[in-house]
Amino acid sequence: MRRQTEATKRKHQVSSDAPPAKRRNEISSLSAKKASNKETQRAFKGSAHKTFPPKKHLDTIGNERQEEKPCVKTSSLFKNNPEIPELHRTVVKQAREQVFSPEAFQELDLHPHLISTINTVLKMSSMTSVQKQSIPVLLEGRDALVRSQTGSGKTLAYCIPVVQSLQALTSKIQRSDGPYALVLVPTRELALQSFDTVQKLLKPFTWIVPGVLMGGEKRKSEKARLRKGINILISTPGRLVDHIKSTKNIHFNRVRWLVVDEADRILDLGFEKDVTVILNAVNAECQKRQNVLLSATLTEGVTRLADISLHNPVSISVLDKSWDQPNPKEVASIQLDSFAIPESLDQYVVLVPSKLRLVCLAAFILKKCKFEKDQKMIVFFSSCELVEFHYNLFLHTLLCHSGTPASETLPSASWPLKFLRLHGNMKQEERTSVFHEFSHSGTGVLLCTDVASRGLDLPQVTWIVQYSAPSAPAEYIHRIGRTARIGCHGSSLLILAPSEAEYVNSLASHKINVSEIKLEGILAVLAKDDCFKRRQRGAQRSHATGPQEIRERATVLQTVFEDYVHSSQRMVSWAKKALQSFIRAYATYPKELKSIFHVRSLHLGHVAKSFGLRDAPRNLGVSAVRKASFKRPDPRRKTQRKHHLVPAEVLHSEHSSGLEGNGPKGRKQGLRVAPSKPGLRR
Ligand SMILES: Nc1ncnc2c1ncn2[C@@H]1O[C@H](COP(=O)(O)OP(=O)(O)OP(=O)(O)O)[C@@H](O)[C@H]1O
Repeated sequence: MRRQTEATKRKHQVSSDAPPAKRRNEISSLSAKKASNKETQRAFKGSAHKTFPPKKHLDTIGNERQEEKPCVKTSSLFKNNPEIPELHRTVVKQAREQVFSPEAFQELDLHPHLISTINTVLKMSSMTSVQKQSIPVLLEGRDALVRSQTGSGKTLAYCIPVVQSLQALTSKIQRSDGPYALVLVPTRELALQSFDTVQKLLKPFTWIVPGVLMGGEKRKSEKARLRKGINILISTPGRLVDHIKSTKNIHFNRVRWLVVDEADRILDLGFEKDVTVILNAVNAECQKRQNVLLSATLTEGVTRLADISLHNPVSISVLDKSWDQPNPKEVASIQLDSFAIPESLDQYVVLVPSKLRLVCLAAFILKKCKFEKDQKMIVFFSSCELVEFHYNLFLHTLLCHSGTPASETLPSASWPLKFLRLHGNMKQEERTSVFHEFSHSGTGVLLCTDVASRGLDLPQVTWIVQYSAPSAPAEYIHRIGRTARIGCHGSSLLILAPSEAEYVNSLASHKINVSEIKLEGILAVLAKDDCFKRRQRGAQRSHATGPQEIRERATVLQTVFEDYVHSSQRMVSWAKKALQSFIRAYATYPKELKSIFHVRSLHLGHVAKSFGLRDAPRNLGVSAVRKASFKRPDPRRKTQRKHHLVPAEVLHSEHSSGLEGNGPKGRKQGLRVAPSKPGLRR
């Protein structure tokens, strides 16, 4: 298949159906100036954009478009695409875990009020497997590394022992004592979510005060809360460091628990500096504590990155004993690089030529969320700019495509679409409100960065779409893990370019199985959607049927996107920025994936089309892109920061996805942390 992929790449590089640059620019600037048309002339043959005399436009994109304009013919979406290779994936046996255990919480030695809170407030009776294994070990006072699949109840696996142990302290906790437990999580939304769980568990134990610190909140009010006292402190690393440096009232001398949730992410190099400061501060004051590290993708290797002073830790992994490992001893080990995926999660992949990516994503959203009932979807993008661009584009094109009110245009068996977005460049208030809105909604499409990939428990999500492949298998697992939680059913779709087909085998090498679905199957939904029916001159209907009709409708959809993007200069430059951001992200795939994802294999003209751009922007020369993929920025040369395609800026964009890390990824080195007091390495 590799040879086939190489051939595909070569073909991909040379093929182009775009018109000569000069002419292309003339056309796009003309259409950009006269943006407010009412009908677009659509044609499906020929390879260049052509202008036609103005026609009355029946399809309105947004409300801004009132005037007539020369129509622009959309270049063929279905010609000169790279061949879609046959997927010859290796079928692997995935690691499995049993979610629930038969045991009830009553069987644990917990305070009766804690048990009744679990039963009545949280409405849970039996433990999950990870809870059954972790809670007794943690109640014994042991350090632990806990790994179990996404959505298997790891939050309660640490929260219950923390609450049980703190309420049982003989000298009753005072609020002013400050933190007894420190919980580190990578994102603000996860901090809020974990705080909510702790708060519920603490209902009967009102003297123990939980609190959350996270970026984006007012520092002053956080300082005031810290001054009054917080006993179970949940924080993102960056914000805690802020307070360690600037708030005198924060002391760690009573800390008994250090919990690091999503530990592989937090102990990763992105958080290097912050974690170092936190561990130094805690180690300097704290006499004896229990450390708990949790994640669905935890390996013992992560602890080597930080001197986290684990004392004889227990490794908890709930992998099925029946899982067919070549070496059965490995089943109990937490060093495996293959992680369990919920059994009720169906994973799919679709190979889509770049030109058709946007139409494919839109058709998939329509298929699931407009024509199927009760669907809730999360779509992952690789940067904040990409989320913003697609959010705005879909909001203006897929919701109110025709000038008539939505209810009149919707086919009878369809449901209204709702789009939300979440990324690190949003104001915290908005982030929190989106998080709550999506959590409580039964339907909707959330477009987001990896800010939503870890730990978030968003109920009833039915589909996860990855519009770009993640850079590590662990991230793939966390993203898809936002669905199929706690035994529920869910599905995921990974969208790859034909040149990226090999990624499926890379996933297989981590025991991840994906089944292929065909692009035609996704586009077929357009046959149902008369919003994208082709109209010819004089409002004649097209009589195409079957595949031809679907192609026509896909082209109409693409034209709707292109018309919107070219409706103003501002939109065009926004699309270009989004395209640039996509290329920057593409340039930062790790070394081991570079043979699959390399900027040189991108056909800029085709990729531009997936941003609704009729032409590849001139200032995004391939040579600049090539440089970006090879050169790391030299921090001493300020001028380099102006260069738009340096990977450092991509890392910034990942940072701004809301994950609070601020160091470059990729270097592997230990964190330099001052050891805890001699003889007290806990
Ligand atoms: N014993 C239980 N019975 C029923 N539901 C439970 C139980 N324990 C946890 N849950 C629910 O399961 C869902 C997932 O739990 P949680 O968020 O803790 O998973 P997780 O393992 O931390 O996932 P991730 O790896 O994605 O962070 C939550 O809605 C939680 O309320």
